[in-house]
Amino acid sequence: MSEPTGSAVVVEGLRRAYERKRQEPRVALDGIDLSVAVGEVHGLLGPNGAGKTTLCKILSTVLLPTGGRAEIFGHDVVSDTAAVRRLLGIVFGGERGLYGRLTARQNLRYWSALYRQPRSVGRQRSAALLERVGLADRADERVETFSRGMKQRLHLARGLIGDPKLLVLDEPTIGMDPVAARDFRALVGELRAEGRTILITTHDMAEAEAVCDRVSLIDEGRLVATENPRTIGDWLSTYERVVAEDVPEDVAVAVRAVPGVRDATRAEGSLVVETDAAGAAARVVELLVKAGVARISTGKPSLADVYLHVIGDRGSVVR
Ligand SMILES: Nc1ncnc2c1ncn2[C@@H]1O[C@H](COP(=O)(O)OP(=O)(O)OP(=O)(O)O)[C@@H](O)[C@H]1O
Repeated sequence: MSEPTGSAVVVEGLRRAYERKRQEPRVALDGIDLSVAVGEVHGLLGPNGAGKTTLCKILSTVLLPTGGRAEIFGHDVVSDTAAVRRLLGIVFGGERGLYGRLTARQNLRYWSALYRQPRSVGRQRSAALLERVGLADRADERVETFSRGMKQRLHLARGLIGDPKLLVLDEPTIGMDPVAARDFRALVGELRAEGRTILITTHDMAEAEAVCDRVSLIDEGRLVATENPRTIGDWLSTYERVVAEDVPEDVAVAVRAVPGVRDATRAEGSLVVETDAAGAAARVVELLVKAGVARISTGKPSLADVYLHVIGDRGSVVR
């Protein structure tokens, strides 16, 4: 493949609303701007319903946007779908798109034929890909007998059959056991080394840290920010939240003075304490217990909470 230059994916002001009966349309994407460099592994991270799958579907030309534009290697996903499809492979999580009654090898040859590859190429690519995803010894068994993890690996092989320059992976490790997930991450590294660009959605921060060059956090249809995944990982490991009930004001004042407490506010009768240094949450809990506060819970703030805090620190208001 040629040397990486320019952008593989450019998205500008992308919107998608789903019409609903007797209700306002649901806005799944609310003006997304995103650029993915050629050769980059880019993560889309966000809670359920954030809009990640909708974005992947639009980029893969299986869903139309209701506003804005998106290009894959300079080809518009709406007006130039044939060119986009030649350049792109899609792997959606779950069981969709595989033929259970066919064997793994037959599935791949079928997809190769859809890409109009000569039969000899289809045979050779199918065999090589089955080897690559660790399914060579089960290649001639029906897919309906496969575990979820095996189906996921076959999905990945299917996504690679057309030799795509951009691979869109939507929750690719769902259903995989930890060993398969680790092998999968190694495979993403190989695909990257081949110069392919990869867009991968995940809920899993560890996965994002392991494979992604950059991560975009999406929340409620908006892109909150794009960062190096290690930066986000560091935030997640230092941020904690303590929620306590019936805290007298003098104790709240003492809590605010504990090193590592970034914020302690009252919300619906509770004191919500956010910490951003290792050990700070434990010091807060100790202080509360000594002061006789009985109802205390601790937990991690959501990824989106962490992100918004950090962006707030930088002074750039997101919404
Ligand atoms: N066909 C549809 N009709 C109506 N609403 C939809 C449709 N598909 C998705 N949505 C809504 O659009 C929003 C974004 O969904 P999307 O599947 O893109 O999110 P996601 O980030 O991929 O979530 P998940 O991680 O759960 O897959 C959600 O509120 C969802 O309910």
